[in-house]
Amino acid sequence: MRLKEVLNHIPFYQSTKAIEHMEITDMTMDSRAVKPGDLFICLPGEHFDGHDFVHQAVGQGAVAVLAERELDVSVPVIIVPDSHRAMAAVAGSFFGHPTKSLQLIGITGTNGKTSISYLLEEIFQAESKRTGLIGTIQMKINNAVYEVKNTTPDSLFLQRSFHQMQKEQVDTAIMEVSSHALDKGRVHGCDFNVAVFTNLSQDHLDYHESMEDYLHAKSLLFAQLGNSFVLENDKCAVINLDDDAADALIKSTAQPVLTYGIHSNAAIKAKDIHLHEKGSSFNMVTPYGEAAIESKLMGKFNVYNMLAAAGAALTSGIPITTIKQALENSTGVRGRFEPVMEGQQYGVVVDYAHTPDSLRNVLVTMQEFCRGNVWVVVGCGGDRDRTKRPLMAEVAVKYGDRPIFTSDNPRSEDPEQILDDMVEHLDGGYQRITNRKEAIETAITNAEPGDMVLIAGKGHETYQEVNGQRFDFDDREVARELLTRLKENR
Ligand SMILES: CC(=O)N[C@H]1[C@@H](OP(=O)(O)OP(=O)(O)OC[C@H]2O[C@@H](n3ccc(=O)[nH]c3=O)[C@H](O)[C@@H]2O)O[C@H](CO)[C@@H](O)[C@@H]1O[C@H](C)C(=O)N[C@@H](C)C(=O)N[C@H](CCC(=O)O)C(=O)O
Ligand SMILES: Nc1ncnc2c1ncn2[C@@H]1O[C@H](COP(=O)(O)OP(=O)(O)OP(=O)(O)O)[C@@H](O)[C@H]1O
Ligand SMILES: N[C@H](CCC[C@H](N)C(=O)O)C(=O)O
Ligand SMILES: [Mg+2]
Repeated sequence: MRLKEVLNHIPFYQSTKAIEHMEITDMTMDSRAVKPGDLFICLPGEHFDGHDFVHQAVGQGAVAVLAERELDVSVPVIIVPDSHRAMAAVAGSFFGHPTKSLQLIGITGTNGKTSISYLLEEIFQAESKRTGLIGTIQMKINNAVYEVKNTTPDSLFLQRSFHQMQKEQVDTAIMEVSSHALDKGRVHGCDFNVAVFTNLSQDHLDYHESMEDYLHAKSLLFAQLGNSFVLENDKCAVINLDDDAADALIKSTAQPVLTYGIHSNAAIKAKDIHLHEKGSSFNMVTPYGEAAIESKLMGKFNVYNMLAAAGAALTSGIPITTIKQALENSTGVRGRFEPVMEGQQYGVVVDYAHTPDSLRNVLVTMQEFCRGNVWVVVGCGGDRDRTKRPLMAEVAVKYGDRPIFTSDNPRSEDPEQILDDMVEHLDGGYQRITNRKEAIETAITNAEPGDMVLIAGKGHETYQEVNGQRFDFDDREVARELLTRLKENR
């Protein structure tokens, strides 16, 4: 493709050499991945500065470079003020703006994004749609699975993936949109049709300066929804009206808003909710009709997730009968309230709660049905929001009966320091067992019939990250192996 054409959406740039008839065959931001004919994009990062790798890139055959400053290389350097921002623009042009021809649904909020994205995948597939999904666990194109490094990957990865989806005749792409991604402009150039808001509670205050800053990042998804002065028929914001942030987010978009909720006067409402040990049932009242839902998903938070998914699907033209059928068939996402049962007389549940709010939600749900004590094994991730640590520990002590504090992914931090931060304001009433396997074993071997054990924080993760190294670790496997051993010894 002509380089000039790729730069179409960048109005202001300088080039160190003439680029009139220059062609590029592909583009990358990683010098190690450069192939002959590529455009190399230099990005300043947290650990490295891509500009420092320009010689390697040109050595490997890059024919042009996009950078924030002049560089001493033989090929043309296109200079832009912000190469992250420019990357989204050139990636969109290079791949032909694939999101224009996809029904693109973005989901943002502190908790529930992954859960809702899988519900949506199930709903759209039940309507025989071809789907793409991008989020925390993986990327999927129809039913093929690909690995992702981030919940919301960088703009180049995104545009390339949407292009791939387009080639594979995907109709609907569903993606989680993290606040980091919104702040960093990873979704610039994505033409969303539906933007979903789940909820806002404390997380990521290592990255965002304050909750206001965090909310502002979330609001960017709604500001990016369609045109700001024309109401478009195929655009809609789907917003949880029970959340305090709803008003600010509604104001961020000029497009139609479909609200959902339980307590407020929302357009989509769950009425006559019955939460029970095997799931939940409720009557879903919507502007598109009503449906009685019998779901296998437990807890009030999952009722919210189902309402959000229903809202996004209804506004995308899916009939309420298909939505009902898909919601009722869903068994949830792996690592989200996932039971581990090997015939024992107490419940064991692995869940991805890693914020104070999600931990409280899950513990409240367990307390409602637990006949004995609720054990909770939980830690906090290193190199992440420190201020959520004591809050999570307080929630575990308040809503759990037998809290055990342990390691999550310590990353570059000392696990003992993370635990010190967690228990800072506590006077006791907990056990502290740094080794996660031992912590899980302690809970499971001491649980009595009628108790429930919650292993929180790592959900679907199959590793524990310590000092840049990932060691195999899967909460579900650890629990299952131990339960099997206990069964054999019974
Ligand atoms: C802080 C942050 O967001 N970092 C992201 C960033 O990495 P970075 O800034 O550290 O990049 P870097 O390693 O310094 O490299 C800078 C540039 O030099 C280039 N380079 C580097 C080395 C080399 O030899 N050659 C070379 O060209 C790199 O390709 C890159 O272009 O760019 C990478 C590629 O896009 C991301 O994978 C990485 O996310 C890291 C893994 C991360 O942990 N991010 C978290 C904070 C995050 O974004 N989380 C959100 C929210 C999750 C949630 O929902 O809770 C998410 O969306 O995942
Ligand atoms: N609607 C909700 N409200 C509050 N908590 C929820 C909700 N849905 C799920 N949770 C809790 O949050 C945990 C994470 O859920 P999920 O993975 O769907 O969220 P996420 O927003 O994708 O998180 P991440 O930011 O890590 O990608 C679940 O394991 C559950 O404990
Ligand atoms: N997407 C979240 C996941 C946290 C999961 C938890 N296990 C941890 O490592 O803190 C984050 O990167 O903050
Ligand atoms: Mg997620």
